[in-house]
Amino acid sequence: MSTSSFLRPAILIVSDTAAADPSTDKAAPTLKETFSQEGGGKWAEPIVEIVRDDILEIQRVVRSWTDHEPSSASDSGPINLVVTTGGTGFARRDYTPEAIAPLIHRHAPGIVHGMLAASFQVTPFAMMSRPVAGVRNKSVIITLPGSPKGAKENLQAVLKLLPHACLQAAGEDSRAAHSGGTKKLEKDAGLAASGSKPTPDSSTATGPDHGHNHDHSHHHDHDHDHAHGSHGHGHGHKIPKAHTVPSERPQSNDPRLGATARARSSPYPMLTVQEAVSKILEKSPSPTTELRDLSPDLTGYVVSEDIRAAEAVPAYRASIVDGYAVIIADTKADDTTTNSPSSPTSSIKGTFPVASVSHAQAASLPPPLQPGQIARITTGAPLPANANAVVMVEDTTIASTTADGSEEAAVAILTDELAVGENIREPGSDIALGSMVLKRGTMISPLGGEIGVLAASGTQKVPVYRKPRVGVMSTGDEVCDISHTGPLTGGMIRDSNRPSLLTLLRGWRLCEEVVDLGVARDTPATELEEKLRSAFREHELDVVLTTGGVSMGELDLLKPTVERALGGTVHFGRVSMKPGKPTTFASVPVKDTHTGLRAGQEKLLFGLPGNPASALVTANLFVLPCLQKMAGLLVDSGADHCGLQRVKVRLAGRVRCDKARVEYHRVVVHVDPHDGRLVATSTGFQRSSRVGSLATANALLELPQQEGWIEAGGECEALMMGMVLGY
Ligand SMILES: Nc1nc2c(c(=O)[nH]1)N[C@H]1C(S)=C(S)[C@@H](COP(=O)(O)OP(=O)(O)OC[C@H]3O[C@@H](n4cnc5c(N)ncnc54)[C@H](O)[C@@H]3O)O[C@H]1N2
Ligand code: MOO
Ligand SMILES: [Mg+2]
Repeated sequence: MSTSSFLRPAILIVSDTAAADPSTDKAAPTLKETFSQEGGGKWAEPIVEIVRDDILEIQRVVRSWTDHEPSSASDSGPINLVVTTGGTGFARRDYTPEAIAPLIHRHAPGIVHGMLAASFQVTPFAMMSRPVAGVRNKSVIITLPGSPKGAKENLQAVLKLLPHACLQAAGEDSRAAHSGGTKKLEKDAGLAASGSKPTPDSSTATGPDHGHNHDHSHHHDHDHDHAHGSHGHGHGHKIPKAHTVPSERPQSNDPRLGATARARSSPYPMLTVQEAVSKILEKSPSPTTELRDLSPDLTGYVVSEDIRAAEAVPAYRASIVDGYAVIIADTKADDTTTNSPSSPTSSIKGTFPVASVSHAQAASLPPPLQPGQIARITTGAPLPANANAVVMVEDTTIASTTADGSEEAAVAILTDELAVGENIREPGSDIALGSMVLKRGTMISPLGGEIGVLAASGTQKVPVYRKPRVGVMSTGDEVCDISHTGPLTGGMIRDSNRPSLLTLLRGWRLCEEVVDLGVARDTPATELEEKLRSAFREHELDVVLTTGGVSMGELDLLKPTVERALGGTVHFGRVSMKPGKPTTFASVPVKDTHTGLRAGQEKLLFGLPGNPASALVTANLFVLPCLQKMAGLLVDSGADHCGLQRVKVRLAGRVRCDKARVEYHRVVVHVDPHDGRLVATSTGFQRSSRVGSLATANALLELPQQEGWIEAGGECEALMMGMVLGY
């Protein structure tokens, strides 16, 4: 068998003890031996990793093994089989099934059953094992108990069937399937060619050696005396009497754990701003299209097809001025060859009877003009047939009036400087029938031009990209609505994030609807979950923005709620930027209310930090590119053109940089009246709680991560949030 036809197993040791001291681990060598001696030569050397009993750590490693798409032919691709050992019992920190179950796309109760059945033959303690198994993407995942013996027996129970399971899970494009080894693997696994029935031989797979005293407890210690603190989330609750602090600390963001059991450093890797934007663009769905009635409500929509004029503008020959339609003899056409004595002269000067009146009105066209006559006409009115120029009223005088004196009977034309075609708009001369009016990808701006050209050219139904539906929710027990009357008590604060984000979103005009989702309190902890579910299901939102609850506090519930309660995926949970470090971006599957099945596209969630300046800055940097993509703005222009517009500015005063993070310093950018260049003036104190740093700001200076100051007069890059101010 060539190397490429081996199936790739990975072993995840879940154990606080082994994580602290890998030499204590006995499960990995035992399982490796089982793969190599009893695996029928199907398995490559297993990858081994050790993590603590921590849900997020477990999930992170398993995801890194199962969520990987091969990027090239030489790329070895995803792992075929993940086996975990440990954390499947009843001890307080046994969380492996809880970590794995949400990752499983398709459960495999048969494998679970097989393992338990084998274990029951050995010990009734099998009842205390809580294994899960299934398929994630193209990988099979199995949770084994922590004791090396138990792990080995469980693996043996299913090992012969696993190659077939792994090949099926990997699908047609699996390396192993392509290697031609499929049939052999099936045969070796004791399966009929149809791939469905185990042979009698395979019954031995339930485990060869049951003659020992089986101990299902973990080989690593679980400190059952851990102080878990109070499980309540009530405010101001008393901290229980002091206990000795255990040396080994669990690391989890599980909100059910008390403060002492929570992670003391963020498990989320820190991304750069660019990496975060790339991830957002990758996960934001491409836009779908729809036909919308032309109206001012179309502002902000991006047209999804080239639009051509349905009608010519003008549709008829029209006068450009108020005056008199005349017939100018075309001297070139009326040359000596015609030699007609009645030919009008090229001069128009003279007195002419006013034969008719043409107003700009819809009802009728004026009668044709005869040589020697003129017709009164208003701007935009249709020209009488035969007329070939219009003289402005200013260049005429009244020669005589009608009997009642109300109308001119004859008019004297005072000018000779009138060319054929002068003051006439030919049909289609503004917009030719069928000519391109708006190219695909053009946004219908709030400046009116695009709506105008569509309206004029007879476009009534406009093909556009659908805009996303977006909601804004604040979180936190301290947050009270702006309508609150009376003094603020205790730790209450007014909700400034929601109104400012709603305003920002509406101003962008990239959303079909911007929904105010109110405030989700931290207690009860299920409120956030319920409100988020309802936001996606009942309000049918594509994107939800929350603020608060994304950092390290025990009431920072957003990430655990997304990952645990909603079965979502946190794509990133920290960004190296100031303000906005704990910014979180996630996808959430939306399940059908009746069937409980995932219904189509995943929805997006931005967990913006609670600090008001952080929330607004991160919305500008991260939510904008997402909405631009979803609204179709990037379809033709591409990702390089997303986000705020970048300009170079000169600093009016010196600004301090941050040595640990890129900083987005709020400034007012205006035009210098002396040299016409852009100058940036700081809005002052930049602490992330100070929303005032955004009041009047129209740009974010992007200060590089470095020590010290950039002096006044220095050049910097700024990201424009609003319009540049004039002199
Ligand atoms: N130990 C650590 N603590 C904090 C870290 C850290 O890395 N380690 N990060 C800090 C940073 S940076 C930020 S930013 C904040 C983010 O906090 P959260 O997103 O968890 O937000 P909350 O804790 O809920 O609130 C923070 C702050 O903002 C106020 N707030 C919340 N909602 C609103 C609202 N709707 N309107 C106005 N103000 C609001 C809230 O009262 C707090 O004062 O965490 C740091 N901590
Ligand atoms: O990132 Mo926080 O937003 O620095 O205050
Ligand atoms: Mg917090």
